[in-house]
Amino acid sequence: MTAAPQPAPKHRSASARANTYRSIYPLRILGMGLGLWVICSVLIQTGDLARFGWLALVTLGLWPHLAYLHARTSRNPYRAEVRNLLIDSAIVGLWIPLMHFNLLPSVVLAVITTHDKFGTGIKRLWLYSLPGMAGMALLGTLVLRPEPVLASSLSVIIATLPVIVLHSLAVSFTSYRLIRTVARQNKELKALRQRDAQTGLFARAHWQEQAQAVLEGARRSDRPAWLLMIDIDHFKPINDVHGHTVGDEAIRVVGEVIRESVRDRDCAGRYGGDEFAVVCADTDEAHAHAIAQRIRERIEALRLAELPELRLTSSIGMARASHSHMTLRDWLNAADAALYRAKHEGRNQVASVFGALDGGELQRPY
Ligand SMILES: Nc1nc2c(ncn2[C@@H]2O[C@H](COP(=O)(O)OP(=O)(O)OP(=O)(O)O)[C@@H](O)[C@H]2O)c(=O)[nH]1
Repeated sequence: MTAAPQPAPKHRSASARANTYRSIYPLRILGMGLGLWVICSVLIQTGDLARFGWLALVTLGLWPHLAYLHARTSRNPYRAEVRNLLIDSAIVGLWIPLMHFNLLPSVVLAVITTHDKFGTGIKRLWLYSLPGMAGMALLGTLVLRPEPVLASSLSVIIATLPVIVLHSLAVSFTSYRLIRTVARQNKELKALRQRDAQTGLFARAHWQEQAQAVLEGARRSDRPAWLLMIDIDHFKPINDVHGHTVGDEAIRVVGEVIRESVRDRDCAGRYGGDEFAVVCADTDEAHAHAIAQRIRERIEALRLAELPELRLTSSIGMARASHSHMTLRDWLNAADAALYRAKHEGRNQVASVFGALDGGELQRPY
């Protein structure tokens, strides 16, 4: 009985595992203390207090401290604590015949002790604890040959109730905390999955979901929405000449520029490699073009701290959502065609599906 210990999942750090015995120590004192209380009430009922009271004190009162010392002084405290947990079960097993198989406390103590093994999260510990418990119960039975006293007196019932109540509360509290932790971690994981680690922009899958929603909204409402595909010019030579660390840094700062150049309601993502994408819902052509130009100019003005002589430029293709775009892929293809054109026309410029927009006349793509 260790009063619902905290789980010890595999991914816990080595030091946290090594310190398992510290967190179990107070729980074991509480659990064994309550067990001592129950067992003494049974010994009073069966008239064995004078005969076995000392054994109860040693196995339940003293044991938590011995277990703690054993784990603390062990070269492998975690393993020592696992052994301690198995000894907990063996102790309870021994007490079953000593309590003359008194039904209520025997079942409660055996079930709680086994349940606590599940609570540690240690694989199959509950199973490994059973032979020790059963073995000690058998040994006690063979040596002492106790007369079964199955019925519990009122004092035994009263002594057992706090064990049941406190243990249930501890288990509920632990489960509650566990559920809260899992929910929080799921949320963090989801947020992490949504972001590209290198640039902090939305990751491709999440960006695509958002872009899909914008496309559907634009098709429904006939409100203008624009997709901007941004590609760093001649990025491969940057990697080849200056190395991937510089390439990575360039991608990071370009991502930062894009994030700072769009409005809060725009959705900017890293599409892959040196390619980025932005969707602007409810945005007319002039505004979308202004955003694209701002991104292009800021990328051109970028200087890397470790390589200030490096010049970065980008090409940007724009496409307005239209009813002919049945899928996001269609919309992306349109923006890609514009990007291809911007590259073809000499790079470092913004183009729409039908013409270069940079500096010259805006040509409507429809
Ligand atoms: N350092 C670094 N390189 C990357 C990363 N992702 C993709 N790349 C490289 O980026 C390069 C992209 O090259 P391309 O877009 O095909 O061509 P480019 O040299 O940019 O030429 P244009 O696009 O035609 O101007 C490839 O060599 C990729 O290996 C990354 O996260 N870090």
